[in-house]
Amino acid sequence: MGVEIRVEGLRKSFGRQVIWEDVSFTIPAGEISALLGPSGTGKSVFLKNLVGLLRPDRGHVYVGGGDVPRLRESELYELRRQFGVLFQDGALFGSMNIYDNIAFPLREHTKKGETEIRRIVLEKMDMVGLSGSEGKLPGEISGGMKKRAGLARALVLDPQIILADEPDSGLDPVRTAYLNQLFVDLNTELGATFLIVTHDIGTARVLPDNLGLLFRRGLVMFGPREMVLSSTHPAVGQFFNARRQGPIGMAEEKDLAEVAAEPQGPPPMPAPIQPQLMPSDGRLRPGMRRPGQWLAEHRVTPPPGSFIDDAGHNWLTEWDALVAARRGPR
Ligand SMILES: Nc1ncnc2c1ncn2[C@@H]1O[C@H](COP(=O)(O)OP(=O)(O)OP(=O)(O)O)[C@@H](O)[C@H]1O
Repeated sequence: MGVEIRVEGLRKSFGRQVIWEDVSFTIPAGEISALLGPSGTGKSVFLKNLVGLLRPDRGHVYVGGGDVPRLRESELYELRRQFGVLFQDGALFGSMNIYDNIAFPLREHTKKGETEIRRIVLEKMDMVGLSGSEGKLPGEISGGMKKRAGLARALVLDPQIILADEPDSGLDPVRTAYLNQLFVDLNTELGATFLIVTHDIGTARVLPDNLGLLFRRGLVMFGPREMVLSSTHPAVGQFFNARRQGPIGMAEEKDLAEVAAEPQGPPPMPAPIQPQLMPSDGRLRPGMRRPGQWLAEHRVTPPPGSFIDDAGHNWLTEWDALVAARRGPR
């Protein structure tokens, strides 16, 4: 049921450019987590450190008992089989059709025969809604289909951890909504640990169980989405509510004069917390918490208007009935 990733004291620099000084947090097994941050804060670099494509200056990345920066090449090769990675552009081979692209890791990393490979590839293509596109070349399909082909390829080795680097970049809002639903359904189906890097606040607010923000050469906050979305921390509140007022500037950090020139006063109220996306087949995800649970446990009042869905249902007060209705009549 997914694998936990524990990061301790991670520092990374390129020459004199320090990306982060000291990042420590745990990505819970089987849950969906999202990592955000202004451009250049090292989100892609972080993903590469998790799979050992880049090594930190110091610190640890514990995955399933091993410490990634300290693994030998042969051990890294084995470890990477636990990961399914969806790169920004799908990273498909342009000269191979979609079927061969998706079959590639199976042919490369396993001794499975073509009949078994065919079964797996068609199953994963069906999962991501690409059935029938086997013979198309990457250049003949849309950006959204490329992402889904990349996702199918990331799934063929039955990974315990799925990393996705801006899977929604360049997608229209409707395709983004479909992709988010697909992540929720895949997490329900596979129980894998998901870490998604995104710039899309809409995605961040409804998809994950946990949210993290990178800023100022470090991880400002990581935790359950209700904690992060109700936070009045200046950078967190600014980022997740997409405001200009706050410490994040056009170039990563505002200088003191810019901050001083801004209207002072109490931080604005966070926007209402929307209900979290649910699996489309009526199930509940194992990693999903009851709406309002974190807020109640920590005696935090939700922002006004929170947990009301498009149909006007209040997920705090009607949760049990909503869950029963999703399961359908017995
Ligand atoms: N291999 C490398 N060598 C030198 N510098 C690098 C390398 N990889 C990344 N960087 C630098 O590290 C910084 C962080 O890059 P990264 O791509 O992780 O940012 P990001 O947060 O993912 O940004 P964006 O949101 O714009 O995609 C950037 O300044 C980038 O130029």
